[in-house]
Amino acid sequence: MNPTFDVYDTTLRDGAQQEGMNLTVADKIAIAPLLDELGVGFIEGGWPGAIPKDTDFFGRAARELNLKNAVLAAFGSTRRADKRAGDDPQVRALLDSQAPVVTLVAKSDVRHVERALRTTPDENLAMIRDTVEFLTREGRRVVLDAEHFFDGYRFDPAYTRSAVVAAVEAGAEVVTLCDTNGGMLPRQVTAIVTELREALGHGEDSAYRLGMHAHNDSGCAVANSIAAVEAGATHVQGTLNGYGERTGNADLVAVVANLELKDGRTLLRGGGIAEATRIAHAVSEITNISPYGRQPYVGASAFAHKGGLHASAIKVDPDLYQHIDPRAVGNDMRMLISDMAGRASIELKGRELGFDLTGQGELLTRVTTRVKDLEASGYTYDAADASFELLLREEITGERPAFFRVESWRTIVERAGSRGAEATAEATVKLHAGDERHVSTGEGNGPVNALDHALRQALTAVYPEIEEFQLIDFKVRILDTDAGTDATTRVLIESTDGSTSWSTVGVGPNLIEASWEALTDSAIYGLIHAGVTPR
Ligand SMILES: CC(=O)SCCNC(=O)CCNC(=O)[C@H](O)C(C)(C)COP(=O)(O)OP(=O)(O)OC[C@H]1O[C@@H](n2cnc3c(N)ncnc32)[C@H](O)[C@@H]1OP(=O)(O)O
Ligand SMILES: CC(=O)C(=O)O
Repeated sequence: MNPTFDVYDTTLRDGAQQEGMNLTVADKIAIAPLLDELGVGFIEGGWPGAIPKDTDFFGRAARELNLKNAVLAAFGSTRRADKRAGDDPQVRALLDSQAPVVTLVAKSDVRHVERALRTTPDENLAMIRDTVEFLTREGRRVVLDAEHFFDGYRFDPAYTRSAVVAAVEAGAEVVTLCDTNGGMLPRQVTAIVTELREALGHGEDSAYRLGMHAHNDSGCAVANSIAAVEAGATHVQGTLNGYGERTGNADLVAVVANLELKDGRTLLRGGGIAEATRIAHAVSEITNISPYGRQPYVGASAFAHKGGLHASAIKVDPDLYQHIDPRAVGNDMRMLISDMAGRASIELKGRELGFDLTGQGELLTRVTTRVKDLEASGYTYDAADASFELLLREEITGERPAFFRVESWRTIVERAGSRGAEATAEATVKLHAGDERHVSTGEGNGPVNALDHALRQALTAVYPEIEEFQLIDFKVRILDTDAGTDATTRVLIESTDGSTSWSTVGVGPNLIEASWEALTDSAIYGLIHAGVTPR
């Protein structure tokens, strides 16, 4: 079915206004096909003529992108006051971008007209009319973003409406109602969109659409977008991962998922919502902004369950504790193991890890008790799935997988010379593997780094697979801060083999000992999952 909605993505323009984000042209060229794959109808690429990178983007996009679902939109403003649209260099730059759609930001709040634009209300309406007419005459489809629409409407509804009418009469196919300052509440959006539509006589058969562009300053951007759609808007704007200036824009995936999965509307072309998690994370990789775990629908924690009571109900039917089937957005349900786990949590986690523990009540009780005791002493398994899997395997088989037997290890940190000279660390590891004794030393910029090198070196001859493993994150937390340097330490280590990553935990009064526990867990888990059997 052809969507009766426009989904308009502004990640590359308004999303890029986020503090700390700096997209290169290559980043934008890489993100656009992902947005297209999601199935949005419009991709706003930036402001050509104002931002040199954006001018380049449109040039490269015309040559390199082959979009299936979306068309490109170039963003810019209405002509300057007292200029002809065709003579305004920034309006000409929009034409030169060759984008089939031009989105114009226009003032619709009379206070902004007078104080920010420093022109008359009539001249602002003329700026809207002229610019829209000029661009449509030149064969462009025009979207008009009515900036500060809602604030303006509350102050002077008649003027704000006249800005909308000027755009529509001049040929704009969409007028987007912008909550530019992001302070609206859903009931205000509902009331204003409803009143505007009545005043304009806007209906389903109107030749233009009304759209919504929401910012999240009141935490209501997604709710406000839905409210606008429920009140009759058929064009929604937003950004991937809710990127944007200040607190961000409406998170487009959340808006679309709510409207498609809860309301049964069709917004995306090609059913892309089932790919939303992968696409949102792929975009995070390119923006180099870590995905937000608790992001609705696509976050890693969006369907992660920790409470034992939840797990016991989920075992009967996942719908009992989930608002949708995570697969609908390409996400997964996960069980988190902690001191809040019950036997059902362990059974479900076991299933997730490939162990069928159905009917093994005694084992489940044993594992649950052990987890609770270990968590009480400082371990944390919801952040260390790999260590939990080793514990579970040990309880199932009665022993840890014996890839090696450690005889001893030690580490020395030395600083030669005076204050300011670099300290170096050295470690020696003695262990038995493959019927031989291996003694190895390693150096590093710290004792854990040196131990990591020595451990790998000692194991490489018997298990060459270990060369693929890399330590990618190392976190230390002091658990009883009152104890000062005598405190218990928890170490979390994240490792990777280049394609997957896993986390392990170690706890002890000695930081190095806790790190060693997490390091050896990591090596054992990595070897098991590389398909290696103990030699
Ligand atoms: C709500 C939004 O997010 S809108 C998008 C905001 N994004 C950006 O601003 C990023 C790109 N912006 C830029 O590169 C620059 O601000 C430019 C190139 C657009 C303008 O730069 P400058 O010419 O140096 O002007 P400056 O940024 O100081 O001020 C903006 C000017 O645009 C005018 N202006 C603002 N909105 C509009 C509008 N809708 N129509 C016409 N003119 C406008 C302002 O009145 C001001 O005019 P002035 O130069 O006569 O004072
Ligand atoms: C146009 C736009 O980004 C806004 O009004 O917020």
